[in-house]
Amino acid sequence: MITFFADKKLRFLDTTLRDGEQTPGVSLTPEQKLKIASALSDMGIHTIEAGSAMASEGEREAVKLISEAGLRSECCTYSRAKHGDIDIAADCGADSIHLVVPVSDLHITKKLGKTRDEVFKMAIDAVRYAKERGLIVELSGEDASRADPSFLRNLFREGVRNGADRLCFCDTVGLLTPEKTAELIPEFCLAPLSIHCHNDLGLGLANTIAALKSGASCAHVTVNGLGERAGNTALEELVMSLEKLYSYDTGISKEKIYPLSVLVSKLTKVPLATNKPIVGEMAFTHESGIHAHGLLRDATTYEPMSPETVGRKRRIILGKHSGTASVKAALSELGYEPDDQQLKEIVSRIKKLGDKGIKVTDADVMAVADAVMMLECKPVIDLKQFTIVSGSNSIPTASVTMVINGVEVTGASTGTGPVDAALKVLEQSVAFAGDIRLEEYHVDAISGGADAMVDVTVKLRKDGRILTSRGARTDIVEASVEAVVSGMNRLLREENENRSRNTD
Ligand SMILES: CC(=O)SCCNC(=O)CCNC(=O)[C@H](O)C(C)(C)COP(=O)(O)OP(=O)(O)OC[C@H]1O[C@@H](n2cnc3c(N)ncnc32)[C@H](O)[C@@H]1OP(=O)(O)O
Ligand SMILES: CC(=O)C(=O)O
Repeated sequence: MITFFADKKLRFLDTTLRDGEQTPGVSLTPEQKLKIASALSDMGIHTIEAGSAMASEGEREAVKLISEAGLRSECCTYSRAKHGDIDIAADCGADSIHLVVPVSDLHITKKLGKTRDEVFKMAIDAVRYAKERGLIVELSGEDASRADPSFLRNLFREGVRNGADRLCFCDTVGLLTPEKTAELIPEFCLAPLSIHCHNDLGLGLANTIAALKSGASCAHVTVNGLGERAGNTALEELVMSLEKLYSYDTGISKEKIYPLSVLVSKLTKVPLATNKPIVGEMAFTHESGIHAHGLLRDATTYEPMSPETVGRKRRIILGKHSGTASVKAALSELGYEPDDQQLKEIVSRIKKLGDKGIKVTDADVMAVADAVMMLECKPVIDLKQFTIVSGSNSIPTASVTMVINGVEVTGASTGTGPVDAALKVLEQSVAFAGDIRLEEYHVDAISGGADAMVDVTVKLRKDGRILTSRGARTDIVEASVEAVVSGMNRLLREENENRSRNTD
């Protein structure tokens, strides 16, 4: 096992709230930033770059809130080499500034319209002023990977001489390779050095690790790899790579990784690619029969780490690639114990569904099992009617009448849109029979055009039980209602069966 970092104390600066928020379209309120900062601090992140205090009133409020929240992490803000920015940072109560200075000739001449000399003086003056204002200073070279190394080295040397506490090497547009990083980094370790990588060519993580191996002691990261353009090095990928591949104890609470990822995705409204390492929906989900068969005997056959390490759970889903072992395990979890003949038939029918291009949900598997095992499946919910009112001058409202376990219920609810209103009224109306919550909602248009067939998949939770189900209609509200009612029927049916078992 390689242990490059065993004798080194690595630090993490999380810039989800600054570079991550620079992801086009992302904007967080001060309260949302505080929520994320608290989670970052709880998990053991050393420094939180909370925002760009000079950018707006809201940013200043966020930096203030975070710096006054009594978090364990250091609170940092981005700052240009300007007294005004530094004053704002200090007045907001930040502990430190990420003092960014463009250092490539391209940025110096084209962007700033200045000379190297002018930028040099500006940077040193800013370091001195920030130290006068009592700030910890991380002097950062923007576009360092395209800068003249001797200019950057001189700037860093003079910066440290004038009080800079730390330095940072920015690969601003993701042009480094691991080899070039290893060659460049050692000469810039004139003080504790951070590495700030972008992922434009998918090398952010590899370059960050190469820099840490070559003398850098702090990595700039973001949750879910958010950041300008293709993003920054992902916190979760770096932590797990260091722990798993380099046997380095990061001190980060790894089990908090997934809840934090979900929180950030929800608040930033940036969905995760399903195949995103560590935190993507599919990172610990398996369908292939051969994989599931192996996993059921020993999970390490097809998982590089256990999902629980990062706060997740393994999922085995069924489809045309499933084999007998995984179908049997899934059925057992759903409460079915088919004999060998029935199991063979269920496997065959599930494969047929997959062949038709259908994403097989738990409700589908249960329907197949009911049919094959000739189990009586009386629906618990009989939906009599639902009505939606929506338009430019009305609050979206849904009303519903249904019979649940023989009891007729009528209810109404408003929502942010017609689908939201419909799903809310369903949740409320079944509440007396069971507390069923919508965990996830996903919609796909199966065909193109305004008359497209839409496919809605939902994940419902009742107590600790999670179940997926689907609806497919040309009307999105109908498809949503169908998906939810189908899942609720299954969950309530299980409840009824449990109840009758207990009274037998
Ligand atoms: C690689 C990175 O991620 S860099 C960080 C990017 N982050 C941001 O841009 C934060 C959000 N930005 C903002 O809110 C605004 O751009 C502000 C408040 C910072 C500045 O707004 P404005 O004064 O309207 O300037 P504008 O955005 O048009 O241009 C940027 C100015 O900063 C200057 N500048 C850029 N970088 C630096 C720097 N590191 N140090 C000093 N000055 C700088 C530019 O020369 C330009 O100045 P000029 O207007 O005198 O020519
Ligand atoms: C400072 C910064 O975010 C960059 O150079 O990428």
